[in-house]
Amino acid sequence: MTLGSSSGKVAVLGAGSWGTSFSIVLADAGNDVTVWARREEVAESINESRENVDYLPGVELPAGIGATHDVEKALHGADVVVLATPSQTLRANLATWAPYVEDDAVLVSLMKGVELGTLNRMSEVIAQETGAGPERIAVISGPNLAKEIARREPAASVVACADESVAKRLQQRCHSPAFRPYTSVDVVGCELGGAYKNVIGLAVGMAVGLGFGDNTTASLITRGLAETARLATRLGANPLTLMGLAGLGDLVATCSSPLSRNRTFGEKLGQGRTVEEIYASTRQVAEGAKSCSSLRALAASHGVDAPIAEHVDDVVAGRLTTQEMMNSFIARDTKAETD
Ligand SMILES: NC(=O)C1=CN([C@@H]2O[C@H](COP(=O)(O)OP(=O)(O)OC[C@H]3O[C@@H](n4cnc5c(N)ncnc54)[C@H](OP(=O)(O)O)[C@@H]3O)[C@@H](O)[C@H]2O)C=CC1
Ligand SMILES: O=C(CO)COP(=O)(O)O
Repeated sequence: MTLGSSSGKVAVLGAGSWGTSFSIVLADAGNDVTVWARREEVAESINESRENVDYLPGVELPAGIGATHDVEKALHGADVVVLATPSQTLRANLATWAPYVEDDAVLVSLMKGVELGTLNRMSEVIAQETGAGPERIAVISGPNLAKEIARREPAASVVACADESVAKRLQQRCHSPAFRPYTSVDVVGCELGGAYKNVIGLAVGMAVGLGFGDNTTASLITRGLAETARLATRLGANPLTLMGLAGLGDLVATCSSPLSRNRTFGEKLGQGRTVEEIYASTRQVAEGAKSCSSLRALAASHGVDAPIAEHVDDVVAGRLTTQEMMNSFIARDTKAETD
């Protein structure tokens, strides 16, 4: 099956906040979209009431979106397969789904995490589990808070694939009246920008929860970007990617917005809630709470200094309080800004 540039069938696997919101983008761009939902009642609700009541209540889904609980049905005839599950479940999901993916279909990751244990990025997990080559694996990442996208508020994003012609065709497939995608060939940079900003979002949330203001958050955002760029460029990313939508853009959106689950998770920690209480209070994923550990390990394995990932991981694991984290950031050995 060859990837078309105008329209076609797209399977979106995952009917959470972002899978559903991105389905709206795809439908608005003219695609025939089938969303796979893990729970049958979510698929039924989308088909019958045109609403995903659990994740996007009050948002009417366009006619171009259908839903199913049957993954084989979702994947049949799809030349684009969009993956929108939590990062830590992707490998197990693909083990079941891979046999039903059409030959030559392009697999697109919307996920912003790094796998625990293997320290693999999502594109690496996709390659390992499906056997797809880099020309069939893409990433879409940028400042794209799901609720704003669902309301069709204007936003830009990056479509990255090692094969630029594939990125260009995917760009056409998801260019809607409210969503402007740019192409890139820097898959590593886009993925690490997306995963790392969640960890920085947690740190910023903690600072906000402790009652600190804009100097603290701006300092964390800026040093967070430096930390992200240090690791990403060591792994081959283009530094300009980290200055772009999938780096700085997403970092700013996440760290500024009360809509961000990662920032909110951090804020609750800063207010004194426990990790267990926060997990129990929501069904939604805050990727940074897991990826802080994998990014810390990834940075350590490449000899890269990653103080924010280390401290956030220590807080999430209960080894530090949020106030101790902030004190420790300031007390670290002094150095030049550009080191
Ligand atoms: N929300 C956002 O604004 C954005 C999110 N992202 C990224 O997209 C990815 C998905 O996030 P998002 O949609 O927001 O997450 P949500 O928490 O909103 O939804 C998660 C979805 O994954 C499903 N799911 C949970 N566990 C499993 C499993 N074991 N196997 C298969 N499916 C499972 C859930 O199903 P169920 O309802 O049955 O539990 C639900 O449909 C994340 O990596 C996130 O970082 C990227 C950009 C924007
Ligand atoms: O990735 C996002 C915005 O681009 C969503 O961030 P959260 O997962 O923190 O809600």
